Amino acid sequence: MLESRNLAERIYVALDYDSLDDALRLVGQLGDGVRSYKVGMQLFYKTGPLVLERLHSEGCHVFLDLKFHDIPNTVAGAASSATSLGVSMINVHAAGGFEMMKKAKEAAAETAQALGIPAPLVIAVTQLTSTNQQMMNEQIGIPGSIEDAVIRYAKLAREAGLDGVVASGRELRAIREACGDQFVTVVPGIRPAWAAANDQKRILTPADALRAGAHKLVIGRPITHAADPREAVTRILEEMGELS
Ligand SMILES: O=c1ccn([C@@H]2O[C@H](COP(=O)(O)O)[C@@H](O)[C@H]2O)c(=O)[nH]1
Repeated sequence: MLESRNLAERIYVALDYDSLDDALRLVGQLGDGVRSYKVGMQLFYKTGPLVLERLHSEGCHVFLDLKFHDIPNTVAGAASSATSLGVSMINVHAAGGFEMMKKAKEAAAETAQALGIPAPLVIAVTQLTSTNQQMMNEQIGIPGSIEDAVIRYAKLAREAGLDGVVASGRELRAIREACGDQFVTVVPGIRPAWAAANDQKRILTPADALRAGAHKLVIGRPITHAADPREAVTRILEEMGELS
């Protein structure tokens, strides 16, 4: 049976704020209950590396979610710079292709080695969880099923040497079949039954995502917009614990 502490380690809380004070207030409120945070574009572009320094000084793990997507040389440089900030995980868009992903992974490993720090996991975003079938086919112009597209991206990421993917909980079984159990799956679009879906289209409850084999869950608004964020975490952990 997984202890609650271990379950908490499987959650990255998304700090989608535009102020360092707001982000750190939430971290303070959640206390030891949560030690892993995702810093995305909104907060990082406002605070720069300062937010990472503050989270690291609190002993937190950070997933720096900047979703690099550019030519291979540029993304390799970005991956190297992000690695030098000491984060645990970074990501790129799988749609950037094989060479871009391979160079990102290599750059992260080389920089980490040169600095004598642990290399971050480098993972690939497959199809955003805010996309549904119709949007992918008709707006973005990718034919076929979302699951097929996600599996194509996941296989390409694995061939490029990446550590895993970001995907919705709905594709996890197929990803495991295609890429194996060790290929890390990081799952946003997590919505407990009591939370609003907001702009997310491919959602799963925390318990269902774990049941489908998610390694890590990314949860933002169900916690950050809750009247009592700490209570929201407790409810989520209880739901997850009912599985074990
Ligand atoms: O496909 C993706 C990739 C990344 N995200 C990010 O996860 C969080 C989810 O926040 P919620 O408030 O729980 O919806 C957010 O920071 C996204 O940038 C994603 O949702 N889907």
